Amino acid sequence: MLEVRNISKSFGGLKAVSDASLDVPEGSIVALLGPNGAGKTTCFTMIAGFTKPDTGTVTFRGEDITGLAPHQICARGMIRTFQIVQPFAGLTVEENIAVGAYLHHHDRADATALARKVGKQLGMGGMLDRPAASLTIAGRKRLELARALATGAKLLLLDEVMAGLIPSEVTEIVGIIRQIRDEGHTILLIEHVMQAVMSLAETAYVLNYGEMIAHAPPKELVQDPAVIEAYLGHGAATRLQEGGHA
Ligand SMILES: Nc1ncnc2c1ncn2[C@@H]1O[C@H](COP(=O)(O)OP(=O)(O)OP(=O)(O)O)[C@@H](O)[C@H]1O
Repeated sequence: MLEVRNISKSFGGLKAVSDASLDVPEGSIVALLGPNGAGKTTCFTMIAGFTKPDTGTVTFRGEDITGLAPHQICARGMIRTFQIVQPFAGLTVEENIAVGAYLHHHDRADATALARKVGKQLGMGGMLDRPAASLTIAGRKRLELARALATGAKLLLLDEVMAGLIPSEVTEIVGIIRQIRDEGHTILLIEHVMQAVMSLAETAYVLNYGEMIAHAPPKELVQDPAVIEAYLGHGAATRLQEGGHA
């Protein structure tokens, strides 16, 4: 569904992403991992059209979408969520979700009906009339997901939807993401919560200093010396193998 080939992005002298490629098959959940500053969000910004790659191509459902604007990409069925969730605080939860629904439903009643349906699917039925500003972090994360789904997108790029959540909230959102996939969506997610990655993703890609250093099922990746070293530092894999501390 999504083919990313050799994308790169530099900011001044810093090569944030270097020649990175990845594939997301339709119906799958794929994770993009890497230590802080590895270039994960920059990859998302290039894929979703917020930044133009210096090199490389992004192909979505067979169409080259490299360099298109975010709204053009969204209209084709791909949307990203943001790490820092910023709902329209003065609007209700339902009105916030309807903002997404207006992309394909120009009639207010239709957009509102879709917003209510999506809100209920995500367990927000009891809070649709509340102001978005009153939501907890977990509620805001759900709202971000609901707003994205209401656009009718088929591929969701989720940027750290579990950051800042307590373990029981992580379990709930893992269930919701699985449900979204089972309802016919495809998901690429950036996530630091490994428990969630392990239980959700079939494949994960690992970025380090902007370079894609590995891709495999998450259970294999956590034993990959290159991945261990990226997270824990040079020599960590050998020290772990010798039974010492990383
Ligand atoms: N607009 C920008 N201008 C300059 N440097 C940037 C910009 N955006 C990102 N960077 C730099 O590019 C590198 C990659 O950043 P990016 O946010 O993509 O990493 P990340 O893997 O998403 O990190 P985190 O896990 O901390 O969110 C970092 O060194 C960052 O400081």
